[in-house]
Amino acid sequence: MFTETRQLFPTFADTNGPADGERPTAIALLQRYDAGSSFFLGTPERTLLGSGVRARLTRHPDEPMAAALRRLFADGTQNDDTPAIAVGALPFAPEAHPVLFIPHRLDAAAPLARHAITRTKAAVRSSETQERPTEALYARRVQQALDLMRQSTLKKVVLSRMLEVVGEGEIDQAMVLRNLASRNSAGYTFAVDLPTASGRVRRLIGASPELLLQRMGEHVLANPIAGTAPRSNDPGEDLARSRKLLHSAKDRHEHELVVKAVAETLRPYCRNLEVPPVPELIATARVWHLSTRIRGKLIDPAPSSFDLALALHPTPAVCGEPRDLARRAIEQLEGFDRGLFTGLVGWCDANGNGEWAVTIRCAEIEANRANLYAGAGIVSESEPWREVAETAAKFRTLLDALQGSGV
Ligand SMILES: C=C(O[C@H]1C=CC=C(C(=O)O)[C@@H]1O)C(=O)O
Repeated sequence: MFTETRQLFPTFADTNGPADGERPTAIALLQRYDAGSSFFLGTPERTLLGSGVRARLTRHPDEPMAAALRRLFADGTQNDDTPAIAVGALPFAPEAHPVLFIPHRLDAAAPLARHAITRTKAAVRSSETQERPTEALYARRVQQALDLMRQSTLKKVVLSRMLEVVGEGEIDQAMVLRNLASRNSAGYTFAVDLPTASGRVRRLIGASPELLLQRMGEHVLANPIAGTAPRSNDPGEDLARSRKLLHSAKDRHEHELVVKAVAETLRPYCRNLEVPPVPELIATARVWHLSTRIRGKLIDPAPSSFDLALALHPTPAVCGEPRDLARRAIEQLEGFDRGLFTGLVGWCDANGNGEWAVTIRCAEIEANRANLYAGAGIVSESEPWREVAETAAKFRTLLDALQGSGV
């Protein structure tokens, strides 16, 4: 039997008007995000604010992730009617440890409406930045990936790089989140507390445009995104770039590999699956993307949103095709541990409903330091310096939020 999670999650559209009885508004949840908050997620459907940690997912050696999640629900469910919701992030490497927990308290509101967030300010005083690797070295690695493609059956690999930002003082993490939400209200804005040995607050904060998977009852939605063009401040040039992207053979190829992989993984679980034949354009504040919304109806009994998300992960939007060769190329060429970057971030309930976004356009932030991440899909038609420019444009999402710049 499919069960909807209605009680906790409103779906009404006007979020920023008066609250519905006791229910807080989305803006109020964003403003309440502070030192005691353990989780925030703003999606096109809802806004969630978690406080504290009631139970944390632990995993016995070789225990399947789904079994560990069942134990988490058993540990974290209270003896009242409050539905237990697990929230958090899973890393890129499936064998690495996830950060998943049931908060002490989880407040929910409808989505953050566009333009509803008042102008915000810089989250850090002036800062120094260091790229790892440098642009020139990243371009060389893209060239090495292209050489690998000529010598093997590797069709696509996503190569990423880091930008280390060191501020003069503490970075205001809540301000980073607010700045991201104000500039990227159409996507998935998130903040997840990460356990630290130092006892200091370390957080994964970002604004992803990409939905890996949403399951509500029998309905499933995936929104693979791949193929990117930096935006321009000049409206005519901006439009020209979007049109060029839509008709670019290289970007269509890069995109189709992701759509095919996602559709093939979901099809066995669905009684029908709609896969649009051509992608559409979507825009973030800094880049254009090719996007395809894949919708399906699940066969009953269906896997949970968590199981479906794990079956999809990592898609060729963050890893490559074929997956094993791409992972090896990433290990060989990237030179750093991705950690939670290019993993998944979201929520799920004990009935199997949930939403999982792809963890991109993000940074890990602690004290006065932020590590920003950005990757780009490399296919045989790629040109190294264009991929450098694409990753630079993707860094802007977090740089704008740190500096209070941009739109
Ligand atoms: C790995 C990233 O983006 C992926 C998702 C969307 C578009 C992508 C691209 O066009 O290359 C990447 O596959 C990132 O933003 O760091």
